[in-house]
Amino acid sequence: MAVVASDDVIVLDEVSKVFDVRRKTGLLRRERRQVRAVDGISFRVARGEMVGYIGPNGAGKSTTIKMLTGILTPSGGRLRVAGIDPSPGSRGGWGAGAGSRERTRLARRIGVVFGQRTTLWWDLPLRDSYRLVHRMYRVPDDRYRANLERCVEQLDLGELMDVPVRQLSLGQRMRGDIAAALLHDPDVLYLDEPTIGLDVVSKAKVRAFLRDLNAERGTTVLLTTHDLTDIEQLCSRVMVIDHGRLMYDGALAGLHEVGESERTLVVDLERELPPIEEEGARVVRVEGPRQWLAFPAARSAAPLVARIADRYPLVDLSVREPDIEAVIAKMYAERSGRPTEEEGEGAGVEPDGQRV
Ligand SMILES: Nc1ncnc2c1ncn2[C@@H]1O[C@H](COP(=O)(O)OP(=O)(O)OP(=O)(O)O)[C@@H](O)[C@H]1O
Repeated sequence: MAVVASDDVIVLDEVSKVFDVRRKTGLLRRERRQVRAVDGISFRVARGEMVGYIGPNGAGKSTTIKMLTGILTPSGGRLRVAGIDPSPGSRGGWGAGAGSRERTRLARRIGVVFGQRTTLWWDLPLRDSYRLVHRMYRVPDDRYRANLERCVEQLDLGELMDVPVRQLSLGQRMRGDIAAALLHDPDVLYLDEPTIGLDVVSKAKVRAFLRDLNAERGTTVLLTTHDLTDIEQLCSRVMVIDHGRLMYDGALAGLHEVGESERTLVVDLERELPPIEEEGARVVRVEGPRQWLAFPAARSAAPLVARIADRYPLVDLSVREPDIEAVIAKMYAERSGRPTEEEGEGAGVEPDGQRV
């Protein structure tokens, strides 16, 4: 078994989750099938890290989060959150009697926000929902007051405190949910699509709040999202999951290499000329005197620029960075065998081994 560093607050070793699914195939016939939603995933998240957990629809992200919160029991593997096994039904998990004690202990250490649904009480105003959280978690009064004050101020909830949750807009409700998840000072915060459906201003507000929370309180955050700007702005590390397996674990920038992405050199020549021929680059488009050359994102542009400047009548040039969304879309498509829009334009970088 792998050694667990003392500051690893989330630990997964070969965790899997298999669902038994029954499907109606005829009037009286049903087919039984197994869905391997999470397939032997291992990772560690250190205290204070803010990690993005991304993948296409159905990749296994929510299932992982549900196992980490104790909502679902893994079919195999080992899981620890703040030293606690979140799985009530697993072997080596909570024994009879110890169950509710462990559940309470875990609940005090974690906060969860599911963007797709609220954990607040639909008919109650935010203020009353928060009072219930205060009681349920037995948060000491002074801590509760300080946390509430901070959330109300930073998440702009002041005018919303007496509005029933059902009357809040999606963005307002999301901010309300995030506050509810933090009133008991959890060490770990799971965010499942916290910016889904929010407008640009609300997204910015939520992101700024999470950045401050992580910087000031050292709260460990595991964030799933389909909005890569969330990851770009918040996370120094990203994990990519697909078909229940971890495909990548590292810096967001490193995805460029693994995704075999290319940068583009846009060259303006003095006049229309045949496509430029340079080793390590290929012309992907020509429009009059302008030519576009693709070259591996991992390589420096300087030698290529120098060679072209030496051999061609150059007027101007610029370098375009690869779009991270395109890199990830390509990665997802490669795994599922689907072609991407860019395919055919080719790619040339060797993977650097960061695939997991
Ligand atoms: N309760 C369940 N019963 C049966 N199958 C399930 C259940 N929950 C999830 N699955 C299946 O497990 C796989 C992973 O689902 P999961 O919700 O974890 O994906 P996800 O990465 O969160 O997707 P999305 O981005 O669409 O939310 C999917 O094939 C899904 O249909």
